[in-house]
Amino acid sequence: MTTVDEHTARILAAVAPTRPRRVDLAHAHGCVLAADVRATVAVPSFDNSAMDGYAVRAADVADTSAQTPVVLPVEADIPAGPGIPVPLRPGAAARIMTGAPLPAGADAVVQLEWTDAGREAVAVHQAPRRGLHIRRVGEDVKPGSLVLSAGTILGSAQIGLLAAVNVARPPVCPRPRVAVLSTGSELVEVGSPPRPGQIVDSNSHAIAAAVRECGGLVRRLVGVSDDADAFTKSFYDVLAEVDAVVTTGGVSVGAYDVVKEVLTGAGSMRFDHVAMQPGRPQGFGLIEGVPVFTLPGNPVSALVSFDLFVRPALARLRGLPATGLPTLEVTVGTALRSSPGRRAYIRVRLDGPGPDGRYGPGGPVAHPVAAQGSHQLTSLAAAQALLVVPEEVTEVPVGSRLTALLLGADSGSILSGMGWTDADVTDDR
Ligand SMILES: Nc1nc2c(c(=O)[nH]1)N[C@H]1C(S)=C(S)[C@@H](COP(=O)(O)OP(=O)(O)OC[C@H]3O[C@@H](n4cnc5c(N)ncnc54)[C@H](O)[C@@H]3O)O[C@H]1N2
Ligand code: MOO
Ligand SMILES: [Mg+2]
Repeated sequence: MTTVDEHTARILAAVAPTRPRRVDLAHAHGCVLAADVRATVAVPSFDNSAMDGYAVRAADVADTSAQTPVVLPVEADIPAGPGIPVPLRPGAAARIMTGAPLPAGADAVVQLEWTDAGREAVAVHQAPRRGLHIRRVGEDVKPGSLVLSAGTILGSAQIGLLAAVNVARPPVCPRPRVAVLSTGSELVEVGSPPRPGQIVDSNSHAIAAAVRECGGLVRRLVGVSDDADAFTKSFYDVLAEVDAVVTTGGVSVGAYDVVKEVLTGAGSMRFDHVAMQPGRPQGFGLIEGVPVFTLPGNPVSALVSFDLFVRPALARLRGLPATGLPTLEVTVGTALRSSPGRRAYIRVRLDGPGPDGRYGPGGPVAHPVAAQGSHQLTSLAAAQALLVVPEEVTEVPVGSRLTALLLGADSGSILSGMGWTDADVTDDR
């Protein structure tokens, strides 16, 4: 049997980031920046007001007070918008709005609340220091400065910053397009009543969701039967359009295990038994240069295999370090057994921190959840982590310290996008 680490290494040796290209900013969300971006402009690009109020020379109103306000003639009205305001004469004020260009000669802005809001002449009740409420050229971004580094995930703030520095087509590793293909003549689409012998296809939905958690764009193929011709057609039709394929089912030793039957010998595909529980039968290879992951059909086996093998590969495809689920050290709170020779991934809940908000010295305490069969999704849905029991360990006493893989940690970063549009994939470097 192949070890988990050998199978992982074989996958990561074969997978490379998607080819960098420039995409419209509207399609860059969730992509990883493929090169450093330096500013060619200053932000702000001109001195402007941070308040609605009056542009003045601070010296002209230095001695003002609420009791004896200095009154200045208002000689201009400067809204935000194009144009260069006329210079401010000494002893005068200009009405100015937030974001409007500061007139030459002005060195402070008096906010409206410090004045009588006059239109012809303005009484200033409080003296501004020089520079008050002025946003200077380049105080956010200086021309030539590094705006964002290669490897940054483009979230909302980064997208906004790129727009602010007028980068319309940033260089990115595009989000990988991933075909999710579940096979099985017994499957019906969710929402349809299954007839006797049929079951609802849960894998394609679960795997599609997992791909999205990893920043991938999904094309979900439904209802691929265990028929070699039907599978071959569905598979090769979609292969040309994607950066990776994930299938579930049909990889064991059964008579109708069509995935293994059709893909054996294709590209660098190899079907292995991996020394793990759940998820023993696995396949991986490049076909026409596209990474193809064939995961086992049992729903828990499919998702656990995804987390171990597909997740780091998608991170790499996306231009990020090839990391999988985050790990943490836990203390085992309930004794358990494991079969020798296979690395076990046991679905556990983690005792929360104590009333003081802190964990004890052993960190979180792990307890297996009920129903650990590889067909039993309830336990995976209830689990917070996968406790990793090494291959050689058969008895795990209470108090053992083991590594666990944290589940659901990135669900806060789920990106939108069920599929992709032509605009997402136009290659026009
Ligand atoms: N004689 C042996 N039988 C099996 C072995 C073995 O070594 N010798 N391995 C078992 C293990 S372990 C696993 S895991 C499964 C792997 O099976 P396949 O990848 O071939 O998957 P299927 O046979 O198509 O289905 C297995 C199981 O999962 C259900 N399934 C499949 N697809 C879906 C889906 N999209 N949504 C929900 N459930 C799905 C399917 O109905 C079966 O119950 O093989 C064991 N057998
Ligand atoms: O390895 Mo299977 O994935 O035990 O159920
Ligand atoms: Mg089978």
